[in-house]
Amino acid sequence: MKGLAALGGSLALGRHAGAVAPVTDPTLAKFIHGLPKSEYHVHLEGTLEAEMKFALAKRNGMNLPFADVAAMKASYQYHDLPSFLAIYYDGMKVLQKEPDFYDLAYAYLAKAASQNVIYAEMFFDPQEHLKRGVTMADVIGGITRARRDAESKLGIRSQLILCFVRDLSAESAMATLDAALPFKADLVGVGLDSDEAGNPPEKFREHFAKARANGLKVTAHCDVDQTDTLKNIRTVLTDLKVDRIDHGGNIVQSTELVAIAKERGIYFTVCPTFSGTLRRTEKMPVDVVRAMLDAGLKVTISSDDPAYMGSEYIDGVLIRAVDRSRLSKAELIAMTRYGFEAAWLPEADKAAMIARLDAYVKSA
Ligand code: HPA
Ligand SMILES: [Zn+2]
Repeated sequence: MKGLAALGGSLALGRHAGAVAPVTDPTLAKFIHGLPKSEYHVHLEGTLEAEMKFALAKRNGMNLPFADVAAMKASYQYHDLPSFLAIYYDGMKVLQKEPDFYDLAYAYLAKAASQNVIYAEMFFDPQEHLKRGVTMADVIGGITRARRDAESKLGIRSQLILCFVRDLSAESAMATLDAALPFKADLVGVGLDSDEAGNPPEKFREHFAKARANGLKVTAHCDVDQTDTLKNIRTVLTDLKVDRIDHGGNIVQSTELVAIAKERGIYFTVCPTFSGTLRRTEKMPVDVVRAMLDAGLKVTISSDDPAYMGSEYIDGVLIRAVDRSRLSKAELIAMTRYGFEAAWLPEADKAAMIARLDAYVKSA
């Protein structure tokens, strides 16, 4: 059991393997900070910092089994997706009422805005909250109120993606979609997260079709090194025809699937902290971002579940990615541009954000 240490361990392994350059220079770090950025793969519940967990528990009259923030953070020990998910789902139980969801979303948006994220599409896992008796109106209502406030006060624009928790039943996912559709104006899409083992994407065929019929976009997690990973990537690409893929790093093991993704112009939301290295079927670890860029794929970078990953938000994730994936400045800029192209927004809005990026690059 290594948890965060395991992530540190995998990063260190990359370093020892000679895969990374020395620590990024401060000028580049400053450039990264100033870049107008977007983020597409961030789970709001994964931004629930230990400090906020204590505050919400107090507000909701709950006792947490940790003496303090340090003890709670020390308990974030995981070594794979299921062991991470157990901690992540347990942690979100403090989210009970509309203001809790407001505080969660506003805190993430404020943090992102402070690092010059100008646009974010954020995941949330309503099934986990409905299970505890929270209403969809409180979940979506709190987040939406925070999105509006953050846009007007901080200038960060955002949209919301409802994730189906894929290891819960198909019926539960459909009931959740039905409960969310009255709020569809506050959603931009649906996604698929949680444990992929035994929960292939086709389990959600009808859910995706219904979401699309209601004007929503569709994306799906294809976490790295999962059982049947290439089969599942093929299904989402060629059968379910998702609009985007979250993670998806194993695609580099199939030239055929890479060609299909390029032909379809698919954008990938990669989170180097969690899914940055292929190991299971490789003799040597493969750096996902490097391999995907070398294959000509459209990679964007996100922070995933920063509260459980050393509280590293997008600036830190990008700085680390430069080092571990040997990114040139041109590649960094290209990925930032992909980030705006990938937005589920009208073309004119994307063009305006790309113009902001171009102006910054010119002036920096
Ligand atoms: O990266 C992830 N993968 C699958 N499920 C998740 N739930 C939160 N983060 C993740
Ligand atoms: Zn994720």
